[in-house]
Amino acid sequence: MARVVNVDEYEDLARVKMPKMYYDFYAGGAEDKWTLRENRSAFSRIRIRPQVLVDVSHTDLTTSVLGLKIACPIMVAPTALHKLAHPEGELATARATAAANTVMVVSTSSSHTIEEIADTGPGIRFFQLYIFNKVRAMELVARAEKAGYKAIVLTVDTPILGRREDDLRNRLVLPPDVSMKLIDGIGEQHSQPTEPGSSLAAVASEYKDKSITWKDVQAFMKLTKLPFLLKGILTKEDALKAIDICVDGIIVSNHGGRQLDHVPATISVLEEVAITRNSCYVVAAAAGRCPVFVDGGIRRGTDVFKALALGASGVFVGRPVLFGLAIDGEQGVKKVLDMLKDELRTTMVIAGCPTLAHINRSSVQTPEEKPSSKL
Ligand SMILES: Cc1cc2nc3c(=O)[nH]c(=O)nc-3n(C[C@H](O)[C@H](O)[C@H](O)COP(=O)(O)O)c2cc1C
Ligand SMILES: CCCCCCC(=O)C(=O)O
Repeated sequence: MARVVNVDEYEDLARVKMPKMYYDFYAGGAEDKWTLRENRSAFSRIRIRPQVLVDVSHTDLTTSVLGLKIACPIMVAPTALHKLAHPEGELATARATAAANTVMVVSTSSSHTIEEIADTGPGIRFFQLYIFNKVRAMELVARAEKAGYKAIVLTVDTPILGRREDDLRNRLVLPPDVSMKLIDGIGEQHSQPTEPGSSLAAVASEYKDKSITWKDVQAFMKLTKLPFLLKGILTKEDALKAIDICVDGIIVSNHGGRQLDHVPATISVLEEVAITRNSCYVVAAAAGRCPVFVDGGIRRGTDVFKALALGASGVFVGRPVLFGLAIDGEQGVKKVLDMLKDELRTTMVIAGCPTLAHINRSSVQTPEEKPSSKL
């Protein structure tokens, strides 16, 4: 196993090991990648306010998500095509995530089926839904439910794919032994890219249902008994609409900077969204029943701590899992999750927070807050 001490080192190794076309697909972002970079830099502008002389001899990182107990509030975001990283693809990720006792969100663009991933053994899995067409989407929801998945995560920021110029330049195309098993048959004629182009962007643009509105989401929610989360909310207005239709959770996400460039970093809008849980005009509707999660640029335990302090009930990580998988397979994914968890524990101990409940709004200072010193 590679001797790495933080998750970024897995990315450095993956950049060298992976074919450039697939490394670029994983690492890339939309257009000038401003949002991609901002997802990281916004974390660095938030400061931690430690409390000293607190008894931190025992720590507890466990938490519950939708009533399911997990080892810590760090979960695996849905990402496409794990087989581009490793021959065992999502099967390895599923085993590692289960071993870490946390949630894996399985993507509609997976390179293994819903059932193959479920067959890896027990584990808490959510299913991420892209609606190519409504009939196919309903079938996928029913399959996920039957296979024991615990929630549906509808991604709402992707009517088409963002303009990822690395993929256009590379003319992204999948190798013959890798496909998106759950949407097989859709857009097979795009297995070779047009010139210049990305075959994935072409399929999404031609076949994704771009007419989906809040009304359709409401209808979809009625088709499943599973909790229903929306992923890709970035504004308070949309958070309120989500709460109005009684979703079970919101994931503040800009798709890892891959969709619309120049949307804000997720950590900088989290409070605007999370705060809707508590603000007086929505509290009755939300009634503590709508946890808010965040993803985007989380690479350190300190990032997780900051997100929790700003109101997140948990975080999701995307690329670090893919890069751990690319270098060390199942063990690499486990190591990524373990390193982030260990860093979160270290942060909590030194910041005087023995449990997650000790992390609160005064644990951090954002750039908007007046610094107590100009030093
Ligand atoms: C290679 C790649 C593929 C992705 N595929 C999906 C997907 O199929 N469905 C989805 O909802 N989000 C997808 N995402 C977005 C992630 O779920 C998540 O929002 C993002 O990666 C979080 O940012 P991070 O990578 O900085 O942790 C993908 C992201 C990457 C990097
Ligand atoms: C034709 C399906 C496209 C899958 C794209 C996966 C994704 O969301 C990404 O960010 O990449």
